[in-house]
Amino acid sequence: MTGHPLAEQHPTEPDRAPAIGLRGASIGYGDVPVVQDVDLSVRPGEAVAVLGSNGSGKTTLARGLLGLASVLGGDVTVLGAPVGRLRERGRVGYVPQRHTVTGAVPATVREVVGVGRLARRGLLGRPTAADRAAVAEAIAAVGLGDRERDPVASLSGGQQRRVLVARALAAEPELLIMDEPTAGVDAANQETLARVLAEVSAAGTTLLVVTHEAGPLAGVLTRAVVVDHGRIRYDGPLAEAGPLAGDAGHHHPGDAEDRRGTAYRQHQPWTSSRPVHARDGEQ
Ligand SMILES: Nc1ncnc2c1ncn2[C@@H]1O[C@H](COP(=O)(O)OP(=O)(O)OP(=O)(O)O)[C@@H](O)[C@H]1O
Repeated sequence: MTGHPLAEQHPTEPDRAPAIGLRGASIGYGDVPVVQDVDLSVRPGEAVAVLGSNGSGKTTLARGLLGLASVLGGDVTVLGAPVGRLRERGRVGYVPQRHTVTGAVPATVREVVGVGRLARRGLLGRPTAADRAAVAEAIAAVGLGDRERDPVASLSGGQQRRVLVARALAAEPELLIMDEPTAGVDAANQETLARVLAEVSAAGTTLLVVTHEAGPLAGVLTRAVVVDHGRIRYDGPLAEAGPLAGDAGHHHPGDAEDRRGTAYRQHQPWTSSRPVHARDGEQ
């Protein structure tokens, strides 16, 4: 392959709105931009890692897509609608960076995950059998089936992260934005999460995952975007993004060929049995 990684590897489909579209976008807090002049188009069904060093702007980028940070310039669309204009909010799921599930009100795992389902079914009406099944399925998927009735506050930090992943999954979103979903999660449960994400990805859900450790999800995430000082420095195959977990922002598109076959090449055993990428004509 020749040319700039930004140029050809992710052609847009003119007849289908991107799941995420940023054009000349600046995102920040107050009137101070953190992310600046970013162009990014993520097609429906893609699975994208957002890499970069601490403070580079990854979380701000993700929060901008959710209306939790301000769009200060340019265009940002999510599932075809400008940020904040999407009517059915349940179509976008979010796992925030820091867990805040242990509030003043004691809530069980099932209740917290049930809140995720509310985003889809709305506040009115009783939960249906399908709602209850979706909640139970999401809890089981993250390996917490035996903790359903336990107060979330009694769970470990890593288990609470998995509760938040389940909360997002319960809404069966079309776009799932996750900020460090594997942080503090042990190796076995990272495998569980990778398997779950492979499944939702195979079902067509678009994934955008901010992470410092793409390794565990390398079989799921195929494309990487590297943020450095609020700008995108690399956009291309994850396998060619280099050993970016911590110092991602220091690499540039020109480095990609040199780094082929390094850190993220290894495909994880749990993904080898199913063709998670083979849809929509993607590799
Ligand atoms: N709520 C906020 N108000 C003002 N500035 C903020 C806020 N949140 C983050 N920032 C600033 O934005 C910059 C980027 O932060 P951000 O959290 O987006 O980085 P990150 O790449 O996700 O970092 P990390 O890898 O440490 O999570 C930092 O300089 C930070 O101080």
